[in-house]
Amino acid sequence: MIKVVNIYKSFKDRLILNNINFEVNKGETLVIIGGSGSGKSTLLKLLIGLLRPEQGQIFIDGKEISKLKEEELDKVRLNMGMVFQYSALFDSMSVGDNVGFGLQEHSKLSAKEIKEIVEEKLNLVGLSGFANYMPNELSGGMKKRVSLARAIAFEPKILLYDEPSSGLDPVTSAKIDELIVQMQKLLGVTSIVVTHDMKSAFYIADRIAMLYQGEMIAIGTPDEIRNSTDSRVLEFINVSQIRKR
Ligand SMILES: Nc1ncnc2c1ncn2[C@@H]1O[C@H](COP(=O)(O)OP(=O)(O)OP(=O)(O)O)[C@@H](O)[C@H]1O
Repeated sequence: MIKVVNIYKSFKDRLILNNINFEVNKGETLVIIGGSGSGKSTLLKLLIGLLRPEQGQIFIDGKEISKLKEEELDKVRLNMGMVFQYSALFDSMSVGDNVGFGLQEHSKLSAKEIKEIVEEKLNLVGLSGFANYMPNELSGGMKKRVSLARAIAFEPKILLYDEPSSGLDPVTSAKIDELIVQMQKLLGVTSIVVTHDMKSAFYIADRIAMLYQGEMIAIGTPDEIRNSTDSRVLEFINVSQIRKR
């Protein structure tokens, strides 16, 4: 479903992603972990075509996207939903309009049909009846859920999540994890989740990949990652899970 081959990306002269290779199978959830500045968000932006690699190829559902024109890329993006780190809702629009925004822009559906889809998606994320609320009336966790409802409005085959639990308390964060798992089960989506939160990573991942200074130094099932012999991986997962004074 997603295949990344020999990707290199630099900003100015600084190499940020160094020969990245991996595949994500249909219906699989791959979690990408790694320290600040290791290149996780850059990788997500490459996958959605917001950035272009200097070298390498990115296949989405068999189509190589790294050199596509914007119009063609837009078509590929219709199959992809993105949940942004800070939810990225339009503050001046109601929850319903935020969720229906893409449908309004890119589909020929009537207002009534869009309203029905919006209600259905809000229901899926546990926010039934919130369509007329404004974003500033919602908590951080609710905003994340609206962002997820918006991402699934088009019934994408692929969902990308950038730090879905950042800024949330542990209980709300666990609820978002549960939703990510539900999306996979109910919608059969293929997902890539970038997170710092190891508890969340072990819970939602089919496989975990670790970026370290722009290189993918490990990829495997949660058990394989737990049993890694690479000190950089072990340090990251231990430090992320338990910090003692
Ligand atoms: N548009 C840009 N121009 C120049 N440098 C950039 C740009 N975007 C990212 N970088 C640099 O690339 C490196 C990787 O950034 P990236 O945001 O991918 O890291 P990250 O792993 O997502 O970090 P974090 O966990 O802190 O969000 C950083 O050193 C950052 O400063």
